Formats: sequence, structure tokens, C-alpha cells
Amino acid sequence: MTKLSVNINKIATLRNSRGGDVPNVLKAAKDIEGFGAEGITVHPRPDERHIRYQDVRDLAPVVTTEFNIEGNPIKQFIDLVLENKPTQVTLVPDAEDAITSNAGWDAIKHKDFLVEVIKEFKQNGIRTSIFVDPNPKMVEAAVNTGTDRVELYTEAFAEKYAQGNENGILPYVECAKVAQEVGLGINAGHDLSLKNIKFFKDNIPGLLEVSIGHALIAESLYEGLESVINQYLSLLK
Ligand SMILES: CC(=O)[C@@H](O)[C@H](O)COP(=O)(O)O
Ligand SMILES: NCC(=O)COP(=O)(O)O
Repeated sequence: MTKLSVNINKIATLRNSRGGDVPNVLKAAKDIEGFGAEGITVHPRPDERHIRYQDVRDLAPVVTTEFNIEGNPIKQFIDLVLENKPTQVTLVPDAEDAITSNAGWDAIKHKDFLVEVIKEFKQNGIRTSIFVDPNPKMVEAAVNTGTDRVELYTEAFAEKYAQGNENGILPYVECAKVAQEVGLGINAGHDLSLKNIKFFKDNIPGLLEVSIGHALIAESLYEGLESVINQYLSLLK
């Protein structure tokens, strides 16, 4: 069974575009859980252009499913995560000026740094995941950081699949095999959608969780959050 964690960054982006409190991010998170999603993901960035640090503080006591905080572990992010103790922290090496996440960790080059931060999160009872490119070497290296899981960066798969090329799944299948061999849990995310999620899930053994935001919110503009979330849940069974 693969859990669906809904990334609500885009809801905050819409709110921020007017400066008020519409749509209300807390209500959206509660409704999304009510519609059956098994987790809420947020990805605060230093410029707070979508989810704000205060949103994370407000969401932490309200989220009753798995709360997943993603981001680059700069000091203020580490402090925020330790203060709010989510179910999971997903470490993403995103540059401050990146429009969205665009690369996974080099878990060999940044091993010592990752070991240190992951240790601190785990000592505080927070499950850890690191965002990695679909490169089996990086999955193998991830185990040496002490992380519980990896999140496979699915943009390359989504792009190829949209062009009709199903072979884009192959590196992910290889990564999943390696992850299972070395005992790492497997999450996935980025550009997953109603169109590609079933093919991805059906081909990746042991897929524990997907976090989906951009496409899910775009699809909901036409069909509504409840219907879209239910479609994902049925495709992820
Ligand atoms: C790690 C990842 O792929 C997502 O968190 C993605 O970065 C979503 O963030 P945005 O909503 O800012 O694009
Ligand atoms: N970790 C991926 C995520 O949270 C959502 O990414 P996207 O669906 O907005 O591309």
C-alpha cells in the first residue's frame, strides 16, 4: 500500500498572491485529510514564497495524518523541524533561487553533513528521507548517511512518460531494487499526476509514499479536491 501525502505548497502560493487568508491553508489541510489523504507535505523555502515558517508551526498541531516537512537543511530549517517534530523530514538540496526542486543529493560528496543532520533528526524521533536522483549509486550511498528512506526524484520519469516513453521507469526500478537490498524505505515525488501515478506505482516494488502537489492541485481546479484525492487513492491501492 502506497500512502498519498498531499503537498499543499500551491494552496499557500494562491493565498499569498492576494496577501490575505484565502484559501486558508489549515482548513485545506484538514479537508484534504478528511477526503482520505494519508499525509500532508510542506516545503518551506527561505523566501517563504509559498508555505511560511509560521504555517508549519500552525499546521503541526492540526495535522492528524503523517506530517512531512521538506527542505534544504539550513540552520533555520533544522530549527523549524526540531521545534515542530513532524512524522518525517525530507532533505532536499534545493538552491534558494530555484523555482522548484531540481536535483537530488550527492550522497557521497555530502555524506558527513547528511550523517550529522540525520542523526539529530532521528534522535528527536523524526523519520528521515533524502531526495535523490534515480541513480542506484546514490541510493547505495544513501544507506551510509543513516537515513530511513530515500525519495526518488520523479521528474525525469514524468517527462519521458508524457512523451510516450515507458523506459523512463527503468532507472527507478533499479533504484528500488537497490533500496530494498540495503534496507531503505522508498518514497517518490515530483511531477507525479493522475496520468502517470498508476504506471509508476505498478512498477516500483515497495513504494511506501508519494508526495504530490502541483498536478494534484491543477487537476482539482477542474474536478475538485475530494474527487481527485479519491482517484489517487484508488490508483495507489
Ligand atoms: C522535493 C520536491 O520535488 C517537491 O517538494 C517540490 O519541490 C515541490 O515544491 P514546489 O511546490 O515549490 O514546486
Ligand atoms: N516531494 C514532492 C512533492 O512534495 C510534490 O512535488 P510536485 O507534485 O509539486 O511536483
